[in-house]
Amino acid sequence: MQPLARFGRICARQKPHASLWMPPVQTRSPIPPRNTSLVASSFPKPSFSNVFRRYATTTNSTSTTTTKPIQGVKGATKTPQVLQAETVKKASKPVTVVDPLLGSADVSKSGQRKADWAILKDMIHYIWPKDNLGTKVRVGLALGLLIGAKLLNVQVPFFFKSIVDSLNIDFSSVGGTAAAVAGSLILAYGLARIGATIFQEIRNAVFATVAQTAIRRVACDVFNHLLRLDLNFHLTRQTGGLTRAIDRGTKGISFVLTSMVFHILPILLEISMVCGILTYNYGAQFAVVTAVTMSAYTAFTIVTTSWRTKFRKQANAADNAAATVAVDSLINFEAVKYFNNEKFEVIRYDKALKGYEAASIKIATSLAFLNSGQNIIFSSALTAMMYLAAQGVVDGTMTVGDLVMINQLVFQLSVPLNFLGSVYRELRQSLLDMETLFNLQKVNVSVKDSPNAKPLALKGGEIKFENVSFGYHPQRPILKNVSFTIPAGNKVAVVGPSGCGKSTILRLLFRYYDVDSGRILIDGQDIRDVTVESLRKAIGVVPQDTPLFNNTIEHNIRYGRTDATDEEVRAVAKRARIADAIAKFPDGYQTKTSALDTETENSLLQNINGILKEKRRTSVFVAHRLRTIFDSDQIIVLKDGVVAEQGTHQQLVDGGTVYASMWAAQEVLSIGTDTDKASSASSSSSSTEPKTPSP
Ligand SMILES: Nc1ncnc2c1ncn2[C@@H]1O[C@H](COP(=O)(O)OP(=O)(O)OP(=O)(O)O)[C@@H](O)[C@H]1O
Ligand SMILES: N[C@@H](CCC(=O)N[C@@H](CS)C(=O)NCC(=O)O)C(=O)O
Repeated sequence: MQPLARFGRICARQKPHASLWMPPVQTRSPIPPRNTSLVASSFPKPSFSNVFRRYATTTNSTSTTTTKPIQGVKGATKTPQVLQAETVKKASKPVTVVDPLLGSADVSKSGQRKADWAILKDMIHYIWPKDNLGTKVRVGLALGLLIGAKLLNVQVPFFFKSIVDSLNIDFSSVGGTAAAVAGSLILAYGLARIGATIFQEIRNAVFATVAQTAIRRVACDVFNHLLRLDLNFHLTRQTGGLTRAIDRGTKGISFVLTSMVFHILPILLEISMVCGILTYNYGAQFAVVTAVTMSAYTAFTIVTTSWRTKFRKQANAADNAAATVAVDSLINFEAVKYFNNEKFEVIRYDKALKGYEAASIKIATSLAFLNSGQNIIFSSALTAMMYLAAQGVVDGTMTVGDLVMINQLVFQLSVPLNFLGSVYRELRQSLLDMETLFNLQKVNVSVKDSPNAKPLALKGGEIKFENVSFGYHPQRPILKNVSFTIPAGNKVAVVGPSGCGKSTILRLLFRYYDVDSGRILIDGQDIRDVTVESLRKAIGVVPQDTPLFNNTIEHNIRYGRTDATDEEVRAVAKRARIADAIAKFPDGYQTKTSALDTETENSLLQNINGILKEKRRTSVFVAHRLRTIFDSDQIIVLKDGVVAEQGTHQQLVDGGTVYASMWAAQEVLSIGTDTDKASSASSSSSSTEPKTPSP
């Protein structure tokens, strides 16, 4: 039996992390710091984390990309996260969570234990799903194979005993060959070992599907939930933190499932079998020694491992500190040189390494303590049992074979038990990681369909704000009793000083938030009484900063209506007059979208504006550059949370004060600048319309 090969699954999670600045002093396997990418656990990394990485890339691309939407992308006005807000179909249980990424608010020992059990209970839904017979069959089969493997495993010492006993004769007087005396027993011994291994491997293969399906389901459930969460949740959270939480959580699931099925359950089963066999064959005293030893061994391991864990944390912290110093001085390499500070930097680096060294030595010495203690407990018990068995042989109640069998039965337990501490430590960490993951699922969605919500019945697309008051925080109202009506098919612009609430109006219209008081009506229907899906389907958005997916042009065009056919996608591109530009790219529609240049973007925006007009869609423009919207049917001027002025451009310039002064200021600024180019990129509009594949 090769312990490390067999328990490689456990050790795999503890391999040293691939830090560039891995300090030279290493223990056998320092645990990776929780804030860097973890090593692969027993199962391949779920694709989910890749999805999330893409999400992170998308976030970045917004600030750097120069391209603008090809189609009225449903979703955001400013942030890419807005794209995620979708129909809210079901509500989750209301749970008080301080910060899902920080885990449960109750950090007491009993609270943590409760949380751990709750997670294990949650896991049962995934490995024993009500609606999935296939998974249940697999789990049943894996358990059957587990029992089979252990039954065969405990046969091995029996055969060993029989071989020893059958050979314990005086061959010189009786004669015969080994094959004749013990041939079949030796064969059975080999077959039992092979059988146990084969059963175990088939079990692993059968269970792999269960574990992977569970990981996929949990990951998808969390992702789905994240997409349904309120905009506020995403605005106040760092994508990186979410990605890491999900990465670790899914690895935690993998570890918990595999360690349960491959380690904890088998060893519990084997200990019970061994105790049963010993009691049945040799009386209770052997079983009592085994049971007491196992309890002492487990208690010692858990206590020592808990105490050792802090050294690992110290090592990780010191490792991070060393990496920070090294990276910092290399990034500022020139400054280090200017000031002749190489020595100073090396001293700083060495200081951080010293911390790592000290912690690593503690890890190594405490490991030696743990291993020695475990061995002393185990070997003492084994010695005691050997003595009892030897006494039995002397008394004539046992054979030499019995002594060998007892030794081997108990000794076989030492292999999995040798990893108990590591399994315990990783299990605790995995449960914490999973708690964070599951807590994400408990964050409440505040905007959801009312019980009898109907689909929005779109007639012409009249938008009405009726005494709307709203604030992101109760102490700071953004809109105060705002009322206005946008007749169907009109082009209306909302203007006003920065931060006055222009984008907020669009967010309320999309129902990313609910109003504090008043109503928003589309064609006479309160938007809280219609399904969120139908509402958002009816609204198209041309965001001011375009979120682009790190994908092909085709993918991005199709994003506005994911079931559009290839022909429709091409027709849209033609209509938006980008088909020719796309045709020039070597990869055509499969080109990564950032290939579009600024000129194409600008012409796109102009085309979109043209189409909005031509189709008589109700459109709301949120504009900074007044030149883009001065031809609107109506201009709403927001200031200090109220509608300060309202009218056409001419009316406002002639009779207004706020708009007139904004206009005058911008006219002065725009002298000598290319206003057309700048303005087209600084407006965002939202229009109500039945969704069509056209831009
Ligand atoms: N999620 C949020 N949580 C808290 N406050 C917010 C949030 N979003 C916006 N605000 C605040 O609400 C006010 C209105 O924001 P909004 O984005 O609607 O303004 P705006 O008129 O569109 O601004 P700008 O012209 O600068 O784009 C601002 O003071 C802003 O800081
Ligand atoms: N016997 C100990 C150690 C087992 C062991 O060797 N574990 C491997 C990882 S699977 C290791 O390298 N551990 C290093 C450590 O615990 O510091 C236990 O029960 O935890």
